Amino acid sequence: MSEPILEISGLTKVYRGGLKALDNVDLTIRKGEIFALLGPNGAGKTTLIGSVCGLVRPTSGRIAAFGHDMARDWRHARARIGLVPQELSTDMFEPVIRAVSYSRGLFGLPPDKARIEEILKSLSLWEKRDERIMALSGGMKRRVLIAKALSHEPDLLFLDEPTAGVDVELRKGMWAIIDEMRARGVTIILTTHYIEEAEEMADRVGIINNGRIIKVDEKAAMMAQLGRTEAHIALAQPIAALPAAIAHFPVEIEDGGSSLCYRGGDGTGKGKAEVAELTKALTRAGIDYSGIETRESSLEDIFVSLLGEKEAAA
Ligand SMILES: Nc1ncnc2c1ncn2[C@@H]1O[C@H](COP(=O)(O)OP(=O)(O)OP(=O)(O)O)[C@@H](O)[C@H]1O
Repeated sequence: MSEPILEISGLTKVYRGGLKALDNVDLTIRKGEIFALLGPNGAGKTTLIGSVCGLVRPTSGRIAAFGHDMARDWRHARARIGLVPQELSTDMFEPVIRAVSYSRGLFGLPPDKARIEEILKSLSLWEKRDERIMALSGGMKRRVLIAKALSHEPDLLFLDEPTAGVDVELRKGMWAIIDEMRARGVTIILTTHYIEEAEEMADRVGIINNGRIIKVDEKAAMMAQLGRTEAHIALAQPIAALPAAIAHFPVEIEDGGSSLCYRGGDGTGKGKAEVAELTKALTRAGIDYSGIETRESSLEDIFVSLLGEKEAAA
C-alpha cells in the first residue's frame, strides 16, 4: 500500500450561523490513487476541499499534506495542491493562454512555454489559445479550469464536480483527461453526485452525507453494495401467493397481487441478469405479465440504506 499523501483527522467546520458542514471527518488519501467523494447537494464536499486548499478555515481538526501540517506549514503543501473549482470566477476577459500561464506564475514556477503548450494541446485547447475565455463554450471553459490547475504541476489535484451538468460526450472526455493525469502519477480527489462517475474513475470511494463520512471502501467492494436493482413486474392476472417456481428469487407480491417486486443484484449487473431469469421462470410457470419497470437504486436510495445499516449497527 502506498504512502499517505493527505491525512485528515477530526476535521469539523461550523459556519457562522451555526451550520455544521463537516462533522469530525477522518480521511486518509494514498499517493497515486483516485478517490471519489460521493454525496448529495450540501453534504460538505466543497467545504472539505476548501479546507484542504486553504479557502475555508476549519473550526477544529488537523490536515497534513505531504507530511506537513497545513496549519503550520501551509505554503509548502499548498504549492503542490491543484484545485479545479466548480465554476470559473475570474479571468473571463483574458485569452486562454495568458490565464493558464498566469496560474503557473501564481504558484511561483518559472514560465515554461513548452509545458503550457503541452497542457493546452492535451486538453484540445491549443486552437483556442488566443480566444477570450468568456467566448468559449461551457465545456471548453471547464477545460480551461483544468489547464489552470495543471499549469503548476500539482502532485495532489482536487476536482470539484468536474462533470456536473455536462453532456455525456464531454463527461467521457473528462474521464479520459483524468486517466491521463493518473498515468502521470497525480493523486486525484474528485467530488461527484454520479455513482457511475465514481464507478468509472475511482480506486476508492467515500460517501459523505450531512458533513459525515458514512463509508470509505475500495471501489469494487463499494459498488457491490451499491446499485441494487429494483424491478416491478405488472402481472396480466393477479395472483394470491408467490408461485413455488419463483420462490427462490428475491421477489415479493405487491399491489394486492397485481404485480411483483424484485429487489436484488449487487451493482455488478447481476440484478439485470436475475430479472431476466425471473421473467423466464414466470413464462415457464404460465404466468403472463404485461410490463416490467427496472431501475438501479439512486444515490438517495443508497444513502437511506447505508444510514439505516449504520443506525442498526449502532
Ligand atoms: N460560506 C458559507 N456559509 C454558511 N454556510 C455554508 C457556506 N458554504 C457552505 N455552507 C453550507 O454548508 C453545507 C455544505 O456545503 P458544501 O458546499 O460543502 O456542500 P457540497 O457537498 O459541496 O454541495 P454541492 O454538491 O451542492 O456543491 C451546506 O448546507 C451549505 O449551505
